[in-house]
Amino acid sequence: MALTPPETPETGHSTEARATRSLVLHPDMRGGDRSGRDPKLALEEAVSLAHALPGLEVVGSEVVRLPKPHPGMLFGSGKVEELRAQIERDEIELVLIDGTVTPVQQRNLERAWKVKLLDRTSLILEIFADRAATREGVLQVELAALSYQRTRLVRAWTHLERQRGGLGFVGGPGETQIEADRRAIDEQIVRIRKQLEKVVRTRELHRAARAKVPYPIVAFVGYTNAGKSTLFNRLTGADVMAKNMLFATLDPTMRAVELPHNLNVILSDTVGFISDLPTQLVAAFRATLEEVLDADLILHVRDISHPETEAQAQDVEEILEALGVPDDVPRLEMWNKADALTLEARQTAENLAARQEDVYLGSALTGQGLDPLLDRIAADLTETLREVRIRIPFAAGAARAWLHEEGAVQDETPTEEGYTLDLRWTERQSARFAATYPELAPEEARRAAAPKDADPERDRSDDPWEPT
Ligand SMILES: Nc1nc2c(ncn2[C@@H]2O[C@H](COP(=O)(O)OP(=O)(O)OP(=O)(O)O)[C@@H](O)[C@H]2O)c(=O)[nH]1
Ligand SMILES: [Mg+2]
Repeated sequence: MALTPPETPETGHSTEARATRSLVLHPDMRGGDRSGRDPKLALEEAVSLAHALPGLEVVGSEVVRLPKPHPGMLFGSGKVEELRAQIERDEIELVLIDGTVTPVQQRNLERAWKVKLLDRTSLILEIFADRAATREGVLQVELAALSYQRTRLVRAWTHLERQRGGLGFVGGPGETQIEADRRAIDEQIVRIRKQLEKVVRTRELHRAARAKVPYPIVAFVGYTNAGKSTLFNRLTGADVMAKNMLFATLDPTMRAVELPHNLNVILSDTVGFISDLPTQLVAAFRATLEEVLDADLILHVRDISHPETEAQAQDVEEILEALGVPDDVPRLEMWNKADALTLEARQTAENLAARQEDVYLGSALTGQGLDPLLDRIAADLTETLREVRIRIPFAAGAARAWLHEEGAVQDETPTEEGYTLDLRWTERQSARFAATYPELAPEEARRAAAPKDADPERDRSDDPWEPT
């Protein structure tokens, strides 16, 4: 996929090629989108993003004060010239701007500086394109990139219109070209959507097969680099790439583990979040984050040693909301990287965590503090297990097999007409059973599967098991 291909042949992602010399700029707009955040830390994050892309060498980075962006060049002419000299001197080929750059600004700056330029969204898209390992991931990133390109075409078009001063050159050459480009993008989008649908259908079949695994799902969410994969690996003995690199994980990974009280659960490691996540990507990754949407418990992993851990947590909450994660799913917070705190800061964090019922302080790296967290997860999930006895006839072999596959059967006694089953299952399992085998479900499961409040539409759409 060609997102924004480097123009010079020696750049690119090949490891043999010389690293692309890059400059990272963070425009500091007071009262802008990311107000309240320290611009130096924002620059640091932008540099980490640059490092997350293979084949880049960051040779310079700078916070540029920008009280008011200039429409043509983003920066004022003095700054543009100053940077031009620096770019020439340091032989910089790629400039990464940690903010939004309009297509016009991009074109002008690329000309003035004789470089390739990426804004924050394009950079994140590039990283995601580089990481995407599954067919679905690749298609989703492609879709996100196309939607982004499309919005940029629209903006360029608006600009041209304005330039023409409303002289009414409707259907002029520029517009026709852009219209054609837009149509081409639309066609591509439709094609990719179709391919994606096919892939998603296949995955849903796999998911259905996996749903046989009876265990409740615990999804890890959190800001990128918070330590989700490290925690995942420690708890599962898996070997998911855990690196000091933004967006190390892209495709969600699931593993079954046994928690205290012999409770088996599935842990799900997911893609990390970041502030100003391009909306196209939020939409695109909704599907891969289905594990999160379906989870029985969400564990929010936070890097408590990060100076902006609060702002990061806020971003994560906002993205979860944008993804449509139901807020009745139990949530716990793990304040990770406690080992990286100074003794004093650790004591403060310990006190804070102790005062909040749903917060656990610990370290995925050292394992410290994990036992109470695991106990709590097990307790929360066990609490939601219900016990019930049902009778099913011999003829309902499929239903009986389903219950066994779900691990819901505690005890089974043959009777004259079939079986008496003692079940221990989650509310979701029970609701799903009631949806599939309404005639066999116990009264309470049928009630639970039925709308809980006056608005039947709402409840059905909230139920992840309800076929749509
Ligand atoms: N000191 C310390 N470092 C940790 C801890 N947990 C994780 N790290 C480090 O933090 C970095 C990021 O860890 P990952 O587990 O890859 O983070 P992630 O949340 O999976 O990141 P993404 O996949 O990018 O979203 C790695 O360098 C880890 O070694 C911890 O408890 N203490
Ligand atoms: Mg990870």
